[in-house]
Amino acid sequence: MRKAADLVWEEGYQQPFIRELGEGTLQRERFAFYLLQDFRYVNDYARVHALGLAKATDPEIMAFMLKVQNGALQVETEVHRSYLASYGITEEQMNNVRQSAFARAYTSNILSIAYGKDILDILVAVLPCAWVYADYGYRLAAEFADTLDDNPYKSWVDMYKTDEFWQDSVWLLEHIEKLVADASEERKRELIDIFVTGVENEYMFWASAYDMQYTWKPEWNQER
Ligand SMILES: Cc1ncc(C[n+]2csc(CCO)c2C)c(N)n1
Repeated sequence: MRKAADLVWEEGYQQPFIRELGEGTLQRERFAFYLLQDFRYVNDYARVHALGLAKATDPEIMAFMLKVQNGALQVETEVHRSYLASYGITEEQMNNVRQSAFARAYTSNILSIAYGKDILDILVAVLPCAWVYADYGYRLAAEFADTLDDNPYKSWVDMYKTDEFWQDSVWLLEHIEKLVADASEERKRELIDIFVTGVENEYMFWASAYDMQYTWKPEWNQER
């Protein structure tokens, strides 16, 4: 699965949003755009886990789904809230953001999997979120270790380089491997497609935030 996504995964780490985040040079407006879209994304990500919990029969999977919901809603959004508050963005503005076409594409895809598919598909659909962020978080922290203390985005990097997201990724991979053991080749291809699509959507989410792009063509960007 990871091999199938390698091209996008590596390009994703090299994209301007991530480079400039590591260097600390990313324009605040671009980061705020990202955080506002991501605040909504994280809420829906929690919803996907709630639906996963409802579909799971294995108590271990149920407990994991509950834990991630809680983590996403409480811990992760704290970092969003504190950056956005420091930029003078109010809670009301945070809750009334126009969703970008790219954020919507990603969110709708994982929500439709959560509503319509099995627990295995759900585990695969949420894996890129935890794994890509943990990987990039660690790499950014190592690559920019010397300058991180002066980087305004340090608390963002710090949050994602924590062991927790690695452990979540390892946990997901172990459970996916167990469930996929007797799957047909066709089924495995279906799951790889879900995984790679997720990694592509992660890329698109950052790239569209970098361009502060609400819609496919920048000239359609006007208020709605
Ligand atoms: C677009 C987007 N994708 C992934 C994450 C990262 N993330 C969201 S919830 C969570 C907890 C997973 O166990 C993690 C790591 C994000 N913030 N925004």
